[in-house]
Amino acid sequence: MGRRDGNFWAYWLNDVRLKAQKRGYMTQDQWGALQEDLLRTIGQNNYTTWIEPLEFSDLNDGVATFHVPTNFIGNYVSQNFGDLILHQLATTGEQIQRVHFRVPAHASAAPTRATSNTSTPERSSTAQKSSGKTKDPLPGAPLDARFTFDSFVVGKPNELANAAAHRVAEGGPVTFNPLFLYGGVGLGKTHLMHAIAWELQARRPDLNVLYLSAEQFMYRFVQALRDRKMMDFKELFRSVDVLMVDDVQFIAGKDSTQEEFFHTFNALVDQNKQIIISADRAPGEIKHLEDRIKSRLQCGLVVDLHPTDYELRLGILQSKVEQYREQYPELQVADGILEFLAHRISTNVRVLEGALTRLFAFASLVGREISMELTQDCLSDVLRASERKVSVEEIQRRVAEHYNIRLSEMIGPKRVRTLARPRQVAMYLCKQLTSRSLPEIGRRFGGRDHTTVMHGVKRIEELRVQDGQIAEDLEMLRRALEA
Ligand SMILES: Nc1ncnc2c1ncn2[C@@H]1O[C@H](COP(=O)(O)OP(=O)(O)OP(=O)(O)O)[C@@H](O)[C@H]1O
Repeated sequence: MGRRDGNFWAYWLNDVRLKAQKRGYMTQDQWGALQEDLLRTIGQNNYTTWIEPLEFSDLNDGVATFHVPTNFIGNYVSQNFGDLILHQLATTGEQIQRVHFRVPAHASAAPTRATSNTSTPERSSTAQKSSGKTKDPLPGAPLDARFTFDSFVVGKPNELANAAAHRVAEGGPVTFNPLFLYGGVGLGKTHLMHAIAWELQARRPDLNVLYLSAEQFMYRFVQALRDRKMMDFKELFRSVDVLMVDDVQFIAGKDSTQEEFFHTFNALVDQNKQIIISADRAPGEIKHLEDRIKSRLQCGLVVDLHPTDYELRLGILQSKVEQYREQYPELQVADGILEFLAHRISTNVRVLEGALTRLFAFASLVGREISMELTQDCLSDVLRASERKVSVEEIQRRVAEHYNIRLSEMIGPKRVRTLARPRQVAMYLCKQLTSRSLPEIGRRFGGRDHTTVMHGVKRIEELRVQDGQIAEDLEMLRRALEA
């Protein structure tokens, strides 16, 4: 950013601060200037989805606060664009240490704003149609336009959940009630829920579909109690045709909310209305949730989203890269990068996606190809955080057990195929799962040269594609080592 820009930002921020202090908000023009800059950097799609919904709130003690319509958007922007926004603000010379995103107290009650992008048809941001019966319409949470069935990559770990979601989204007669989807952080529960809501809206516009988080359910309930509008609350919730409640574990331990949820649930099931619930664990495992609710939740179809495997992660990365290609047509991704990321980042899909977003934004900023060097530079913190603490010895021991050979044979000099192949598998896993260099790995395999390790790793890479048995062995061993 040039000097003139820097001066402009300094002036702008100063002005903003004065105004923010006086009035608590800044003008559209000023925010607009920063937004334009962000638009150029991160591209139209990201901009529309993530930056447009932000509203500058105030600048205090080095913390720039933005209002966001939902926690989800706040978390996402913070994780993926927080550094960028901070960087741009900081170039003004102002003392800004942190950017903070928060949902203003009034946000859940206010009408929500669409977060659509160009790849999906323009639709309302809230899944619930206005019932027209009340002066105080109950908004659902905004649906993320990117979370559709089309963009959901299906693999072994999520195929059952995906099939169940499709079935419910057809909007036919209710066959299982509720559909209960559960799984660890960032495995696609919310994505599937939104996809169901979008699909239902398209296929059955006559249905009154309400999607919201359990937290919002509680918020609305408390608000109704406070405003003495419980009748309205009950009437509204009982008038929906499809109720979708995300992250239901949130109501655990919140007695009155649980009670109300239980009644809502029963009333809808009695009317044969579809309910779809998600949680981070199976109903029986949610602590401080009343037993009667647990048993109700288990009545329908309970499906879990398993942790991702390598193939699914690679598939997701490939599909995201396709999307990015439209946005960054000039960017090249070197061979092996996606495979590397799919191996190294196995925590959850959100982290994987965040890494890719950052990589593209960074490569586009510096105008370079996405090479291994750039990837390691740009994602060093993510890669370090997800670095597995597996040791070379552990890998050797596991692989030896798996192929039924002795550890001494694994590192010994013999080169017969029955020993050489397991040795190569172990070398390959050491390269993938540890941060050891080739010479270091070689040393621990009985003082072998790094070129021997390189050859072994390459051979297994080839066999992984050609030989199903090797691919299966590798996956099984990797899982066992990461467990
Ligand atoms: N199979 C998949 N295909 C494409 N994208 C996916 C898939 N699984 C997850 N994602 C993406 O990963 C991100 C996290 O997914 P999502 O928010 O649905 O997770 P979640 O299970 O609801 O997590 P949490 O428990 O934190 O609420 C989203 O951007 C989503 O689009």
